[in-house]
Amino acid sequence: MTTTLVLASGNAGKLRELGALLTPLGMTVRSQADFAVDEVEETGLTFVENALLKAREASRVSGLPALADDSGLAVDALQGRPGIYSARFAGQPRSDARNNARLLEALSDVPAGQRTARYWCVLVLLRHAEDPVPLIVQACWEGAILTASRGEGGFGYDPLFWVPERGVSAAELPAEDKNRLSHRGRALNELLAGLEARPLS
Ligand SMILES: O=c1nc[nH]c2c1ncn2[C@H]1C[C@H](O)[C@@H](COP(=O)(O)OP(=O)(O)OP(=O)(O)O)O1
Ligand SMILES: [Mg+2]
Repeated sequence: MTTTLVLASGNAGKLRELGALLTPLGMTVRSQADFAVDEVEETGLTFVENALLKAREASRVSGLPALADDSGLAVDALQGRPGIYSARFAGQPRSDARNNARLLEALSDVPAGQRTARYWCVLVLLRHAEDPVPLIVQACWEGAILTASRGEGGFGYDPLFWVPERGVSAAELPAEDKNRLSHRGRALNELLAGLEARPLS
């Protein structure tokens, strides 16, 4: 039995990471771009609301079960910001480089030891666009914000995200290691457990 899912994301980094985790499990993972799904406005006040909006639209347009990821970085010294606004932190034009520069600026007076942060990831799986019982999971990854970028891997805030358990930035971790440790990898494990209890087909 093969299961085909649409990934409700326009983020190439998420598609790469989720694809690497799901494809070996025999799932066929398609990008929402294959179905010309438009980006939805993320009007929710929580990760889960935004993930539901994205999954619902991708499932509606594609006619397939849809997996959405809404994620972000919560920095303690910034009272949890940028949080759900992580992708929009530096306004327009949206870019990881501009977001990272804004984060460094916002933390310029914050000493080492007070730069703790965590990534959050909420995954939502809708079996169809009107699924009234979505599978919802969440996980976080604890770290701290560096004072300068390190590494070339990953995406988003990874060059600034210190991974204490490894002594490197998230952008310095090999892709498989990031997937094993990360908020996204951990949330996906929860999702797979949920799917075992209630399979897609
Ligand atoms: O593992 C990660 N490594 C680095 N940065 C990350 C990670 N996980 C989330 N992030 C950052 C990127 C973006 O600034 C925000 C997600 O925003 P979020 O709206 O969920 O994603 P997005 O707009 O890039 O793509 P889409 O909404 O189409 O899935 O958090
Ligand atoms: Mg987004």
